[in-house]
Amino acid sequence: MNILFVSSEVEDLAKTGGLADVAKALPLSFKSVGHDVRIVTPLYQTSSNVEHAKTILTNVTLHAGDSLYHYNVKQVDLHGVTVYLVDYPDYFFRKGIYSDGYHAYDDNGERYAFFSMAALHLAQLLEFKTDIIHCNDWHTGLIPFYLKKHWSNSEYLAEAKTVLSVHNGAFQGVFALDSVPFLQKSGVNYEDIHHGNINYLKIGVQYATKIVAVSPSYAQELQTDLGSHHMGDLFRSRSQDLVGIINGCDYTQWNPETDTMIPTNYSAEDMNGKAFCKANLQQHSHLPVDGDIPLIGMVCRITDQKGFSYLIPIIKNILHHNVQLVLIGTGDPELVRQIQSISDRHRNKFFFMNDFSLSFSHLVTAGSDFFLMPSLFEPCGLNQMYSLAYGTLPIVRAVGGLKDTVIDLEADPINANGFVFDRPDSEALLNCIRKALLFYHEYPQTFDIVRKKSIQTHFNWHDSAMKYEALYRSIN
Ligand SMILES: Nc1ncnc2c1ncn2[C@@H]1O[C@H](COP(=O)(O)OP(=O)(O)O[C@H]2O[C@H](CO)[C@@H](O)[C@H](O)[C@H]2O)[C@@H](O)[C@H]1O
Repeated sequence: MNILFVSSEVEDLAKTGGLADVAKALPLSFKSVGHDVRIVTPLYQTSSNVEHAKTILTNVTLHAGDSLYHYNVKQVDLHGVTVYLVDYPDYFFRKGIYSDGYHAYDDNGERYAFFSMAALHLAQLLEFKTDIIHCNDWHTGLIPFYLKKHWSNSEYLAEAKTVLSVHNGAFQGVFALDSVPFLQKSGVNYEDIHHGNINYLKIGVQYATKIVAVSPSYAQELQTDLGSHHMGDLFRSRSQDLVGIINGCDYTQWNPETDTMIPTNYSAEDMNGKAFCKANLQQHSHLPVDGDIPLIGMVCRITDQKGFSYLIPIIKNILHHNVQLVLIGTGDPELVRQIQSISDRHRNKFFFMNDFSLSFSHLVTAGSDFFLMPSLFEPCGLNQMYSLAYGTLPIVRAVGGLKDTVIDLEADPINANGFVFDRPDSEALLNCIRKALLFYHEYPQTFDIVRKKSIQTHFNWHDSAMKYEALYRSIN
């Protein structure tokens, strides 16, 4: 099949979170089973690995309402998959991808409406006869709508079907219609405008041929009032076309046997290297180097989604125990300030790195004993899969993809690979962490068995790609 995979971020080129991981791994899996898949993504000022990008379209003109856009298209190769980079500096040559670090850019509505149009436009210009357009999150939510309104007679796009993956339904892209002038002229239906605003994700869910939630549990949650980010009616109305497909783990990047970013390699058969990684992590984190102290790691965007509202109040209680905590993340400045201040007061137990570092994220994943992910909601979650691959037992809340991938020790001792709590509150979280610490101290042999087993838990991208493929075939 000919698949156009459109994403605002792609691992190795530009990344703020898990969307990028998926936008690389899934197309590569499609390619490996013989599909012609092309990725479309913006060329940002901060994009990596684009020095040798080849310009394939120069100064092409896109008419959008009364506006005229002149843009270029560049091309790079990502492990055998062609990536088209939409080059429009006015929108994408900025310090950040979506924000200046504090505030979302005012013209995000315009930026991604243009990007979505350009993705369709360039498929037409490049004569790519498309079977499937795979959209991802709100940034590309307008594509199914544009396709229907403006490209239904196109030789190359008329037969295309759209699939929208919802990686994070909390981000919906809500913009005042009058802030996106060309959108006013593109035939938006009256019923899609709410108090003068247009919601890109809603439009996507409404018009896409199929909708994919990135885990089966998230697909169910999206149809409840509590878990739907206020879009329950819409998701319920599309329940026949909504499926849950769990993400995979990219074991070419996340494998303790081959990882070149950690100080030494190890495997389920020989775990010695893990202790060395722990010592190295303690050193890098300016913590006492002591193999007996349980070490809890965390790698995430610092946002409410990740459970900080009930984690921050009990960090002090966690640190009353003989434990070390290492957290790397960037995000909400107020949460960052609170976390930094706790870390400053507990320097010998809690290291906080307010940065985005791939290599340190690998070291935390390998060197920790436990990986904390107490998310308020978690569409799929990738870091719990990464930590399982490194024998680092996840402590998670039973929500979304976390529920689908982590099995609690108390609930199912035979198949357990981590620790799970239910209620999104400080007490439940603290109890769960205490259980994990107790287990570490009291049952070291069982702890070793469980972590060896966790390394053998696999979530292959190939399996997920096959589910997507079956979905594609069902609509083609
Ligand atoms: N400071 C830092 N330094 C280095 N790396 C960092 C980092 N902060 C985060 N990362 C990396 O970013 C990715 C985060 O992925 P997640 O899936 O866990 O969350 P995210 O909420 O961004 O993704 C959303 O989309 C994905 C993909 O579908 C869903 O799994 C998820 O539930 C949903 O919220 C991981 O690769 C992680 O290692």
